[in-house]
Amino acid sequence: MNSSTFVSESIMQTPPIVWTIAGSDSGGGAGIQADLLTMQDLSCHGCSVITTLTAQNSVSVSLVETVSQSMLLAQLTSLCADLPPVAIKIGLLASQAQVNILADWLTQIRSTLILAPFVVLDPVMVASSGASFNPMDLDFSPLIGLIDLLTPNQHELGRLCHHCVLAQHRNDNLNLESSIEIDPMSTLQLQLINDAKWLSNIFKCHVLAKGGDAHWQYDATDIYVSTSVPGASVAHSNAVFMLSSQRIVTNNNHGSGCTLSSAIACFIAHDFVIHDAIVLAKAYVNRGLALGFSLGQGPGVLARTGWPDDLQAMPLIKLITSDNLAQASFKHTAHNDFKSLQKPLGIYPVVDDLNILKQLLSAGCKTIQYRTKLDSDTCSDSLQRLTLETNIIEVIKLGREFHAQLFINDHWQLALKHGAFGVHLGQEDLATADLAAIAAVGMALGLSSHSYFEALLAHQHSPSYIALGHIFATTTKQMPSAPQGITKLTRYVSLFSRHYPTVAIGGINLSNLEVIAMTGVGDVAVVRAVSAAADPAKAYQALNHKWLQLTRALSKPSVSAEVR
Ligand SMILES: Cc1ncc(COP(=O)(O)OP(=O)(O)O)c(N)n1
Ligand SMILES: Cc1ncsc1CCOP(=O)(O)O
Ligand SMILES: [Mg+2]
Repeated sequence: MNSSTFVSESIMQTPPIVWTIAGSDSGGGAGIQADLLTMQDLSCHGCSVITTLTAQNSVSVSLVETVSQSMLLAQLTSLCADLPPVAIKIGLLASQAQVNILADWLTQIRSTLILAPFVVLDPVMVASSGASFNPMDLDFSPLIGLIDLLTPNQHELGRLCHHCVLAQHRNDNLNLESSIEIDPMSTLQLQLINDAKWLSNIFKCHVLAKGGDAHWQYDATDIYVSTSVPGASVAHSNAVFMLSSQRIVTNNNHGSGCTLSSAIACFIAHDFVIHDAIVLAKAYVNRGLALGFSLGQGPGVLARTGWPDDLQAMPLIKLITSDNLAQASFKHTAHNDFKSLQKPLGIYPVVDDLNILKQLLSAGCKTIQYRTKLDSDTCSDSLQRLTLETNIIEVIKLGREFHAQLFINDHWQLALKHGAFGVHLGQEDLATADLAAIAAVGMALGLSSHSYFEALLAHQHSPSYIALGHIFATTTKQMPSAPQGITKLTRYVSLFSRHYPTVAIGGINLSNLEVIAMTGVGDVAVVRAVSAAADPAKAYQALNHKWLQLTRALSKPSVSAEVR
């Protein structure tokens, strides 16, 4: 089995079922039709519940006919009995009766299905041509507590927050400190942030407020308000982000909102955390817009470009905090040049014991990390603090003696002070570490990630390598995220390995090294597989030998391919 066979086999499992509950667009660019195309393109099985028939082409909508209440309910009941969804995208709801039926039905299935589906509501209100699809006073409040994510555009957000029935409950003002000078664009941006937070609070769900129709923005910037996100770093739960992409100026944008919400449902159905689903869906829409095409005389449609695999299509992510709220326009992260790796990391042991570290260097190991949880900040014991610094001085010296790439985990100040080859930091450290100082002295930087979202945040700092984990279950560290597994690792590698050295970590040992190698990941970090072995040096050498064999075999074309 070569690596491409393995990749396609691991990714081509039975497709997860995703539903769209939406209106039919006879022109094929938006609604049910866009959703089903998206689901097919993203390896999901799409089922449809049609709420409305529209007679439309690329120029205008000539007739809108709502399906009967019994037909709506019959579609829901029939599908649920046989094809239960992992995720549901809800688009056009044309009447109050439809909102109410759906709310009752969602309440009921939440108590009957073993796994409640993830529900995305794209509150479609007007067609891109300007035609209104549903009554101005539509009340979405029956859906409160039944939705996981809302994806209004600027127009819909304004209507939900300021004009519709929900807005009657609103009595807050834009809470701006009068002493802060804010330019008019930032005021609009702050209004979006405030509205998105309000809506998230009312619906008790995540809100992605889209900026595609906010033409006053230079870039297209969405506001993403997340509630609690199991499986994500605590720094990224209950947080507000700006997700910014270069504005793609095109008339071929019909159905972009439908495509985004159904793509989010698909990535959720493939078991990605919501942060990942959102950035992947944005990349999917960006690629679709960039390659969109025109068929009729009006706006054209998005291209279908498959699983996003292009870093340039990914949005830039900025965490909004009370400190940077006033500069709400998007500022790029300052660019630092970190030292490049001098040699591949290969099998990269992570150790906390000086003796083991020395044994491994003597056994030929050329890249190693010193990871100790002796904590210089919180430890009141000055002896421990002294031990930590003495150890760091010692391991840096050993690294130099053996011409090895010696990384210090966490303790970047001591690594800087004593001139380590590099530091390895986690996502939580990114807010506090002085990355400019690390780059300025010519040190390398390795960053951890546990999702697409975190790997993209790492990428925004252009590190020397990106670690991807944890791949398999581990007892070495308590992880907030779930094991990523081989399929996700393969996806991450495909996106990042053209740009960075990639390192897999977590539960890796001699017995699973082959499946790791088949993902195409460049390097492998191990803790227990070396440190817990009876003879760490021998364990390292066995892993290294097998890794070299595997990577050589996988990078060479097979004999039969050469003959052909
Ligand atoms: C190579 C490598 N990858 C990941 C980690 C984990 O770093 P972090 O997320 O900061 O967690 P701690 O190791 O500090 O517990 C690593 N150390 N090395
Ligand atoms: C520190 C860390 N970060 C992600 S997984 C991990 C521990 C990996 O340890 P092991 O190789 O023993 O599973
Ligand atoms: Mg750390």
